Amino acid sequence: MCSRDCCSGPGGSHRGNTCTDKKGAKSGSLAGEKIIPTPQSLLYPYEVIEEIADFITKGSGMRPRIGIICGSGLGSLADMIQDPKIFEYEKIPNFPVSTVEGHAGRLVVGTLEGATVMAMQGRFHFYEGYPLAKCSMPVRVMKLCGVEYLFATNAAGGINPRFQVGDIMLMHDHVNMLGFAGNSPLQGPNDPRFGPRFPALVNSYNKDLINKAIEIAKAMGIESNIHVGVYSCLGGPNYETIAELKALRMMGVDAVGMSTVHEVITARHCDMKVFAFSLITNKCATEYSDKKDEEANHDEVMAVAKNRQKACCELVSRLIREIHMASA
Ligand SMILES: O=P(O)(O)O[C@H]1O[C@H](CO)[C@@H](O)[C@H]1O
Ligand SMILES: Nc1nc2[nH]cnc2c(=O)[nH]1
Repeated sequence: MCSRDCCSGPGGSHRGNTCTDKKGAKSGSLAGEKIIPTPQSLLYPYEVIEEIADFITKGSGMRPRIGIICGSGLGSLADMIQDPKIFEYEKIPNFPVSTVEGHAGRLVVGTLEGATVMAMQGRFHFYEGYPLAKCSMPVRVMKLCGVEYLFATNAAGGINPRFQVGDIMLMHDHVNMLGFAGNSPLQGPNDPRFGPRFPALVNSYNKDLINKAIEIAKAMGIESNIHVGVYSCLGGPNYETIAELKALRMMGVDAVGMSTVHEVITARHCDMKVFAFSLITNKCATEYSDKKDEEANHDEVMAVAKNRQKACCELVSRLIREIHMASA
């Protein structure tokens, strides 16, 4: 792994003055001893994204219309896909590898409820050592594959005291804590073939899709487990302190995690329609207490996700059916 600031994360290395990723792609350079960091937006130029997208569309014989990102423990969303063509991340040129438990590390392309879809069974997180542009690079690949709708899902801690473990929060907005700290997947020179220099993010979460999801939840009889709220992404991998959770609550955050926001920014930048939800896998303590069971842990996150996968799968498949029927 490249330990310097110029490289693209796990698998990177230096050859002479050149920094390479695990497949040997150049991702930065050194000038003598001085490191010139590569701006995030240049880690994956348009042509490289195009190559990856070609690999997937030619390999699957499909141009998927809907992209799904499976959150921690929610890989079963991709298991619903019919006639799947599976691409292990290791075998996709210039693709990162998944390093987190509950993220299998494969791309599944096929059909779901009649719609052509591609799903990431495993996403990339900032805390794995990947820059944000690398974490959200697959969203641009989706775009060039033909994807119009991004479905991003995640496991998150519930800060809103009304939220219970197992509830689903439809995201209608976010607070980008990594952005507050000056980090963005769009940092660096802008390529207008993807989108504008200064993308607006109000109305990022498609209201029609949120309303349709609420109707579907009613039809499923789970409306009491459905909320609409604000998600915030922190860098992780540590979970939050009580003081941080109190601060997030004061800012209007309902659920917290370590993903999704940079994917949504990348998707909106290239004008994709976004639907996103958080499965609440743990309740976040916002008061000091000695109770050990209030500490978040990844085993619990995975176990709750497994228990609730049926409801999440039904919600996603029914919403995809609606989108497909509306355009048929
Ligand atoms: O956001 P996803 O990938 O669902 O996973 C969430 O769960 C993990 C922590 O348990 C973190 O990776 C956090 O972001
Ligand atoms: N940051 C964060 N991520 C999570 N993912 C699942 N639960 C949590 C949590 O409580 N905090």
